[in-house]
Amino acid sequence: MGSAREAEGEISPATWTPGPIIVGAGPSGLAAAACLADVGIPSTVLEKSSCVASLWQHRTYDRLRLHLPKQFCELPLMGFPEGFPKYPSKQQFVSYMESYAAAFGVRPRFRTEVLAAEFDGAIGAWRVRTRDGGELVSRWLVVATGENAEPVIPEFPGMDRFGGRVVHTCAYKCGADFKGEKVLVVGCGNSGMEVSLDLCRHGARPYMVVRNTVRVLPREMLGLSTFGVSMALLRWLPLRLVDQFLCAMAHLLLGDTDRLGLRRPKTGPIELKNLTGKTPVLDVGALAQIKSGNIKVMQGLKEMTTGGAKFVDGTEMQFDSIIMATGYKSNVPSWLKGDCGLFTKEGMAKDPFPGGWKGEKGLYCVGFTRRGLLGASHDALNIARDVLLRWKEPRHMAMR
Ligand SMILES: NC(=O)C1=CN([C@@H]2O[C@H](COP(=O)(O)OP(=O)(O)OC[C@H]3O[C@@H](n4cnc5c(N)ncnc54)[C@H](OP(=O)(O)O)[C@@H]3O)[C@@H](O)[C@H]2O)C=CC1
Ligand SMILES: O=C(O)C(=O)Cc1c[nH]c2ccccc12
Repeated sequence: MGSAREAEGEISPATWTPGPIIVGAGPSGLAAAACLADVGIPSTVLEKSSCVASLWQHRTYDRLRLHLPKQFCELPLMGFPEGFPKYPSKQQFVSYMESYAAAFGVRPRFRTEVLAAEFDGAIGAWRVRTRDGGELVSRWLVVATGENAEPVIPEFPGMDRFGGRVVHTCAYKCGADFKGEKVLVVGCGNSGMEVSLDLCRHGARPYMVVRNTVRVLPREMLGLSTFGVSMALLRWLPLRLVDQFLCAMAHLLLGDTDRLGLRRPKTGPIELKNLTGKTPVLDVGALAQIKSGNIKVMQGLKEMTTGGAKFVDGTEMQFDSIIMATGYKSNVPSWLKGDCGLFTKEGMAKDPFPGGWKGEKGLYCVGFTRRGLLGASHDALNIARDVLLRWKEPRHMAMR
């Protein structure tokens, strides 16, 4: 259709969409669309993959569970179904996403990848070009592609020489695929820790690279979630004091992690999260496996060899596979054109945002607040409120 016309040298006309264009049908995009629908505003959700919450569906491992209690991960206007456990599984979370979209009549346009979105000052609106050759135009653009859109795969010397498998955690499903293998896990964030634990449980032998400091907290303290306790304390106490409390409790419940090769940062967990975006590791069992020697901690990785890896301390070791638990990044810089002042050059939302969570020119972002799904809910409600206020504003338009 579009491409045939282009082949004839014809430019396909832009389609005006009355409501906001939302890029991404993950939890944040769905939340924004639902909040808009709730105040009677239509929206167009564009999604590159063929399903909602595609990262949850296709780029996570089988055993994944939320590690924050469900009340902190609910989307606005419709909570988790009755009977879900405190820490819902991946399958439960995905089914919640599907029923959430259905409940608000959100029907994303799947297989529609946004190649470029740019504000056109002449018409006072956003032009959004998609891979299928289409162009949509709207007064509002909502960026909901998230902080984890693409895997980060660093280059190591000798990487192409290594004869075994190299997989990023986004393609890791289950430790059974590595049964009996000696596996190097590069990175010790929540992914590195949980994948190492999963490998252990399936009879693989994980070696986890820890190049830096890492803050490990227990998932719960005396039956209460560490996250919930932190949020509650922050209402009454200064951040530094809450951080001190968390560090003391972690020490009490987990012991001295430095002795295990997990050196603790000087900065407290919440302050570090606010300063750098680095999330504390919530321990779901990996620490016990490190203590018992089933997960080995390795210092920095220097290079890969044909059969394994060399480390900064000079040791060399054979490995069957290498798993990159090296994190994720935003893809906003690849498609959002022009400096709109809302994002850093890495595509993360500036903190604090200029003028709060909303940008100029009808540009919004949802779920980039470093506060997980809790932040996304807040953003989505605010976006709907703001668009509603401006919905009837007259605007001079000169569509071509
Ligand atoms: N159950 C759950 O709810 C889970 C939630 N998550 C969440 O998903 C998000 C992503 O987590 P994750 O995938 O762990 O990513 P992170 O960015 O949190 O961690 C990446 C890790 O890789 C290390 N790393 C990066 N580059 C290199 C390198 N060149 N050499 C050695 N190490 C390197 C980092 O070390 P350094 O610190 O030195 O840079 C860090 O330890 C987080 O928000 C996390 O909380 C993840 C898993 C499970
Ligand atoms: O997992 C996430 O996304 C988090 O943000 C976890 C987190 C942020 N700050 C905290 C303080 C105490 C415990 C968990 C967290």
